[in-house]
Amino acid sequence: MVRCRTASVKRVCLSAKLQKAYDKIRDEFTISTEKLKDLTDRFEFEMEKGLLMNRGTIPMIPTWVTDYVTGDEKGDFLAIDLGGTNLRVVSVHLKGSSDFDFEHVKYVLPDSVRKCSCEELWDFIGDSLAEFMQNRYKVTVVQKIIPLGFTFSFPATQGRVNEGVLQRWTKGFDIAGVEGHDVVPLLQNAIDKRALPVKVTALINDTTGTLVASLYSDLETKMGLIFGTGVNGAYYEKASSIQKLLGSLPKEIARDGSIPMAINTEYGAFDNDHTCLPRTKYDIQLDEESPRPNQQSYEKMVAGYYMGEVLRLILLDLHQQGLIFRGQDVSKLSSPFIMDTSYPARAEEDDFCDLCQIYNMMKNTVGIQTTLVERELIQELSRLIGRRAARLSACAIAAICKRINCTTGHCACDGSVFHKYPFFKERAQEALDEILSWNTSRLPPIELVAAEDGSGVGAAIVACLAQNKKLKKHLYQSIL
Ligand SMILES: Nc1ncnc2c1ncn2[C@@H]1O[C@H](COP(=O)(O)OP(=O)(O)O)[C@@H](O)[C@H]1O
Repeated sequence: MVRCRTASVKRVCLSAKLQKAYDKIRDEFTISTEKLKDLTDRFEFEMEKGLLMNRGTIPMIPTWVTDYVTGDEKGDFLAIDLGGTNLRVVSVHLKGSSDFDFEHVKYVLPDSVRKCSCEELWDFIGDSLAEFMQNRYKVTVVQKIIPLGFTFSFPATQGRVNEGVLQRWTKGFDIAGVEGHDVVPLLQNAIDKRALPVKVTALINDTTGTLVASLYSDLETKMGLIFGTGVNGAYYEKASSIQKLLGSLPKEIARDGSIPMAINTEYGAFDNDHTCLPRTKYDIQLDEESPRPNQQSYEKMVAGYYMGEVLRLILLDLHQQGLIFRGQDVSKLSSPFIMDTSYPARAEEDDFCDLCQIYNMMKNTVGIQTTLVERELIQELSRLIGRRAARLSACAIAAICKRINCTTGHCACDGSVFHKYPFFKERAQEALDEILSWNTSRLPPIELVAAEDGSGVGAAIVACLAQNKKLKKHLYQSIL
C-alpha cells in the first residue's frame, strides 16, 4: 500500500452525470466570506435579542456564575459530566496557583440510555458515581460531605447556581419525564438512594465548564466552546446587560456595571426559524427525520452527532439516483446514524493511493464494496462537510468577539470534533480571520486553543466557588 496523497491535491474524475450532481453539492456546501459575515451579524443580533428577552433563537441562558475564576481556588471536589456520548465521573484537587490534579472515569452511554425511562437514566448515573467512589475511596469511610458540580450539557433554565430546569432534550436524547423538571433534585435523589456522602452544589453546562476550567489555568481565556456531539459557547457578559434578568437581579448587581455573569449561549439553536442558514436538502431531510424538527438548526449543520449522518444521506441519495454503488446492497447504509462523524474524519485522513482505508471502512461497516472513483467522491464529500462545519462554526465565535469587544485572547475549544477532525481547527481559524478581516500573515489576535476535559473540572471549580461562599450570598442562599 502506498501513501501518496496530501489533503488538497486530489481532483475527482467522475462520470458527467455524477460530476453534475457533485458540482451542485459542492456549490451548496461552500460558504463564502460574505455569507459568513452576514451570518455573524445575524448571530450578534440574535444574541442581543436573547439577552433582552427570550424571543431570539439563541437562548442566552444566565448561569448565575458571577465571579471570574482567579486560579487561587483550593480543595477537593467531585463532578459528574453528562455529555451527549459519555458520562464522566471526575474527582478534582484544586491546588491554587492555577494548578490542579484530576482523575476521571468515562462510562460510555449505551444507545438505549438516550431513549430509556427517567428512572433508568438516573440509576445509570447514580450507579456510575457509586462505582467510582467505591474504587477511589476504597475502604476509607468518607467522613465529610463532598461537594459535587454537575455538568449537564443540555439547555436548562437556572434561577440559581444549583438548579437546572431542562428546557428540551437535544443530541438525540428523548427521555420522558425530565423536560420541564429541575435535574438537581433528580440527581441528588439518585445519590441519596445509594447513601453516598455527596451534595450537588452547582450545575453548569459543559461550555461554562470549559470557560471556567480554562480560565483557572489561562487568564487570557475569553470564551469556552464545545465542538462535540453538539455545539455551544459560553462567555462572561456584564450582569447589568442581561436585561431579561433585571427584575430578578439583586439591585447592587443590576447597578454595578463591573459584575460579570457567565452566559451559556446555547447557540446551537441559532436560526431555528430558518431565515438565514444555507440549508441543503440533506440538512432539511436530517431535520425533518430528527426527533425534534426545527430545533438546533445550526447544531445540525456543524456538530459531531450530525456530520456523519449528512454524509450518509448524500451517499444514499446519489445511490438512489443510480450514480454510485450500483448493484450493491445498501440496506445497512439505509440505517439512520450508522455513520458517526469519525467516518468523514477517517475519509479525509486516508492518504493511501488506493484509499484503502475508505474501502475497509465502507466494506466492514456498511457492507459496500467501493470503486476508487466512489472512494474519491466520499473523500471529497467529507471535505465539503468538514470544511462547511468549521467555517460555519467561526460565525458564532466572531459574534461573541464582537459582542464583548474582544480583540485579543484565547478561545478555549473542547470536544472530539475540535480535537480529532482533520483540519477543523485550521479551517475554523481561517474563517474567523476572514470574518474579522485580520491580516492572516501574523499570529491571529484571537486564537483558538485546545482545552482538554475542562467540563468536569469546571463544574468542580464552580462547586468550589459556591462552597467557599465566594459567590454572592443572597444569590446562593439555598446551598449555603
Ligand atoms: N475521529 C473523530 N473525528 C471527529 N468527530 C468524531 C470522531 N470520533 C467521534 N466523533 C464525534 O464526536 C462526537 C462526540 O463528541 P465528544 O466531544 O467526544 O463527546 P460529548 O460531546 O458527548 O461530550 C460524536 O458525535 C462523534 O460522532
